[in-house]
Amino acid sequence: MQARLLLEDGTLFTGSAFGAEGERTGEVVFNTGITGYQEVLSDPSYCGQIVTMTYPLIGNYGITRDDFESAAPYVHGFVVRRHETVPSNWRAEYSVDNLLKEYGIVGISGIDTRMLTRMIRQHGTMRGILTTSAASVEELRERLAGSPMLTNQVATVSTPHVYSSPGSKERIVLVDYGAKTGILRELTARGCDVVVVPHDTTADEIRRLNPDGIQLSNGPGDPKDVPHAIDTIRELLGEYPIFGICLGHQLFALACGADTEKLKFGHRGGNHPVKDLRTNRCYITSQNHGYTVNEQSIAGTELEVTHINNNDKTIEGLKHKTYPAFTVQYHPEAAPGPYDNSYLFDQFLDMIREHKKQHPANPRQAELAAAAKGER
Ligand SMILES: NC(=O)CC[C@H](N)C(=O)O
Repeated sequence: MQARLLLEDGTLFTGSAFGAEGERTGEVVFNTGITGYQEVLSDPSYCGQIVTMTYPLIGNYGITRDDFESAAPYVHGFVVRRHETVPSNWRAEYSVDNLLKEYGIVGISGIDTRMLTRMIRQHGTMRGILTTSAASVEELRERLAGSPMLTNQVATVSTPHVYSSPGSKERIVLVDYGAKTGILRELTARGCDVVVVPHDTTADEIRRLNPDGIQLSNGPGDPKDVPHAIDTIRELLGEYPIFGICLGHQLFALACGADTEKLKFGHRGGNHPVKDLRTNRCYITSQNHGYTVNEQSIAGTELEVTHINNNDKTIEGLKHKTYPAFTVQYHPEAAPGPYDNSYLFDQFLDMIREHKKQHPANPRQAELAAAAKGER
């Protein structure tokens, strides 16, 4: 069966359909990872996007549910040069074709993904429509024009309920804006008592969970679509140690008075070089983002830039000058990508322990406890 991908600028790619039959629009983005297609497909931050993989052979090691980064994939389409229907891997449970069918995701293969990637790099990301229908190009163009870019994806992918992953060490409230399970894995591996809460949990609800630290997760879309999260972070800043990842980093920056903007074509892949400005050391990082914190907007805030991207010099890490809080634009939990940056979770826990030493009783917590006693 034929599948077609029509871009906003009128470019039409015709290839073979795989996965589900159907039609979907989305922002067309590319990921440069050689491996990691399962984690890309199941990373909630791709919600609303049609993802093309620049590596030409996808699916050769199949699909293993244990490698998922969330319960289900949220991509709006999958574009590859070639996909493998007979995976070779003892862990493989089924093929990428089966996975896309199961979740109703349209795939297209056999197109020139290098050409598509070069176009996105030159024009910036574009919206596209991916279809297996026989509709005319004119009809497709109209349907694409009539479907604006998706907004407010965080509400779709965030957990609707609070849940916990018990541990004997620090209590971490993980605010789920579309969290990858890798973040939970890194925290639980360190013995943390993790409580995962929905994106719209209020500051008071978080206080009632009595956290030692707050982890802000990754998530899809424009950080400015989540104003309630920005307000909550502003309220909690200084009260609890905070570590933010990707969307969490952007929301934190906005909460501190900085601004964010859209990148031309984003950073998506497993080998983005990031420099720690304090040590001049370069780290290879896993990334997936289309927005960035605007550099000029840092002036006048209480933020310090700690990391930059060595390719385009954009901001990759921030630290609050007064309060115990730091954030990174990249993914220390990796998955897919190198684990080189997992030490940041240790730094988070060190920061929590240091904060506890200095503030054995959080003044705000003491106040709340006194109020609760008075109520009884
Ligand atoms: N992985 C993320 O958290 C991405 C953050 C944000 N949605 C962006 O694209 O920049």
